[in-house]
This record gives sequence, C-alpha cells and structure tokens, in this order.
Amino acid sequence: MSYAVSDSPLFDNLDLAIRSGESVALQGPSGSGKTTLLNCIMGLTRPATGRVEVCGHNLSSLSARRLAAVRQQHVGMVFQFGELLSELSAIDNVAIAALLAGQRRNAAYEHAEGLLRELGVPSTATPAGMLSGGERQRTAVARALITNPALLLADEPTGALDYESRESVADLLFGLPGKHSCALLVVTHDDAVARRADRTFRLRQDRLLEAAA
Ligand SMILES: Nc1ncnc2c1ncn2[C@@H]1O[C@H](COP(=O)(O)OP(=O)(O)OP(=O)(O)O)[C@@H](O)[C@H]1O
Repeated sequence: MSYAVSDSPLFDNLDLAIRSGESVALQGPSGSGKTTLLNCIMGLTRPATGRVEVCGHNLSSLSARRLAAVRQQHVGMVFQFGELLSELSAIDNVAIAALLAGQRRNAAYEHAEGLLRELGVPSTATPAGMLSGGERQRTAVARALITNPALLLADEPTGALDYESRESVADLLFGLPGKHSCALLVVTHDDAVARRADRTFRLRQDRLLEAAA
C-alpha cells in the first residue's frame, strides 16, 4: 500500500503481513510515518493505494459502521500515555471496553478483574490518573485485551516509563502473542524494546525494510 502527504510519499509499495502469535517491532525516524501506518491498520486513515486486511476483512471495502465493528472485534490499541479515563478506577476503565463491545455487566467486570490480576494491577478504587505510569500502561493493555483482539497495536507503549516499568511492560507485551495467540505490532524508538520482537522493521524514506535478525 502507499500513502502520501501533500504529494510527497510517506510510504510506497509497503507490504507487511503479521501472523497470529507473532510480534513485530516498527522503528523509524520521527515523522517517517509510523503512526500513520498504525492509523491505516486501524482503518482510521485510508491508504492512497493498496489495502489493509484484518482477519480477512478488507478495511477499504467496509462501511463506517462495519469498519468500527471490525475494529472493535479484532483490534486492540495501547497508546504511549495509556489514554485512560483518569477519574475512573482501573477496573472501570477495562470493563467499559467490554461493555461497549456488548458484554454483560457481571461478565465484563469479572473478566476485567481477572485480566488486571493476571497483569499485576492492584484491584483498588484509586482513580486511574493516580496510578503509577507502569500500572496505567498495564491497565491500558488489559483494556486492549478484554475483547480478545486478534491484532494488538501499541504506539510507543514504553516511551513515558522509567527503566524498570519499561522492562516490565515490555516483558508483558511481548509475552502476549504466545499467551493470547494474538499478533503484536509495537512502534518504538527504543532498541532494547524492539529487540524483543520476532521481527523488526524500519520505515525510512518511504520504504519499509526488515532488520537482520
Ligand atoms: N493527515 C495529515 N495531514 C497532514 N500531514 C500529516 C497527516 N498525517 C500525517 N502527516 C505528516 O506525516 C508525517 C508522518 O507523521 P507520523 O505521525 O506518522 O510520523 P511518526 O513516524 O509516527 O513520527 P513520531 O516518531 O515523531 O511519532 C509527519 O510529517 C506528519 O506531520
């Protein structure tokens, strides 16, 4: 696929397939188009040519409503700063994603509690805005996982964390494809994080190149 900004290509002839159970890191200089590529994969941005397929769905051919449903069902997203609702507790933040996806209230809260326990977030009523950076990112991961997505995307998930939290959140993320059979695509500037991925790609001057293993 390709995408251009003001007639200048951001990426061209880009071809990337990610299998379930696999982790991929995406690196590249600032402004090279990493976030734009994630937006294309989420169906928020339409590529100029080519197509994005998620679980057999060609995103370009879907109505806005179907696209939102496919995204909700198959894709989870973790942002750099967690992007939680800061006044709500961790469990509320996670359960809301399940409620929006149509799960019943009791099941949503049970599922959220189980995931938070598994990911090591203390079960408290503390507003998410008062949790530590690492706890917030773990909560964001739980929120992304509660719909059992086939594809998990993360944009600089450790960029705002100190060394120890970075290590534990990176351990957690890269353990997910094996545990939850999802595919994982992580955008990161951090080589130590990228090294954990099964494959690493660099986006540079409109090309996507795979780094030697
Ligand atoms: N809709 C848009 N309109 C205009 N410019 C855009 C649009 N989307 C992206 N860009 C430009 O495309 C370039 C790539 O942006 P993008 O955020 O994808 O880069 P990035 O590799 O994620 O950068 P960073 O590492 O700094 O987050 C930037 O120069 C950005 O300003």
